[in-house]
Amino acid sequence: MPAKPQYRRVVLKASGEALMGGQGFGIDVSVVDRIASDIAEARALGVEVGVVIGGGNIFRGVAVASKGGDRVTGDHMGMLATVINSLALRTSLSKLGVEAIVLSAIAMPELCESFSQRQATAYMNAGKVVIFAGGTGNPFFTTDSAAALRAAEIGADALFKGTQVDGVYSADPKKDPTAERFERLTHTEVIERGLAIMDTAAIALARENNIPIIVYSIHEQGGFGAILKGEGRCTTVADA
Ligand SMILES: Nc1ncnc2c1ncn2[C@@H]1O[C@H](COP(=O)(O)OP(=O)(O)OP(=O)(O)O)[C@@H](O)[C@H]1O
Ligand SMILES: O=c1ccn([C@@H]2O[C@H](COP(=O)(O)O)[C@@H](O)[C@H]2O)c(=O)[nH]1
Repeated sequence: MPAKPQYRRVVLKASGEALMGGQGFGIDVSVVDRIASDIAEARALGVEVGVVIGGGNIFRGVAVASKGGDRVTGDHMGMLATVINSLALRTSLSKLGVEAIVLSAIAMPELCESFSQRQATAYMNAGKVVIFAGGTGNPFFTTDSAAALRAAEIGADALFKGTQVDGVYSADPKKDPTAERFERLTHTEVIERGLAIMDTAAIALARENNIPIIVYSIHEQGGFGAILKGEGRCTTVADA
């Protein structure tokens, strides 16, 4: 008999940067298809899944600001990038027969529905995957914060951060090969130690709403499902 999942409803924050695969920019459809198959596996386990995708494979607002441009416009461009990624994920999920709805924080009715907490909850109750596009809809935020916000709004039991590394380390493992991986930390420890796995606003919002954050590698096929079954490799950020 398959293991019972540990969570009923989760939000997955999927790395935007991961979507470019080996291309260096944009969307590698085979990567999106693989992430979609992990989400399909979670649905098959009976877990309700909301998804927030980053935009780092296409655009980040700081790129404009660092060249002297207008940060707010840059952030608008970054949020549009998350809509592009969300539409790509919806396409990959539908190829697998998984019904997914894109709800955008920025109205663009020709492309997708606009976000409302009530509509999102109704779709999730009906077993559809809800993809939250357009971040929070506000500049100066990130999709990590959007993921924590949506997780709180829809009453998620956990926030999964599927990223480029397999957990939270004592320092950025891409820069410091001596960094050590943690199995478990509290939200407060992540903030106080300055562990830059997620922005502080996102962690604080998750802490305030008692939402555990599970950090794992999005590159690990089946990793999402394995963790849902209590088996995979990750760092759990939760109050003791
Ligand atoms: N203490 C730490 N532990 C783990 N990773 C860390 C730590 N500090 C920095 N990092 C880095 O943070 C990165 C994750 O950051 P970020 O959220 O910007 O990327 P992402 O998940 O690819 O999201 P996106 O592309 O959607 O913005 C990891 O790939 C890792 O290199
Ligand atoms: O609420 C939000 C979310 C995102 N942005 C902008 O989009 C890019 C891409 O998001 P990442 O989290 O970096 O993947 C981000 O750099 C911001 O420019 C935003 O303004 N508000």
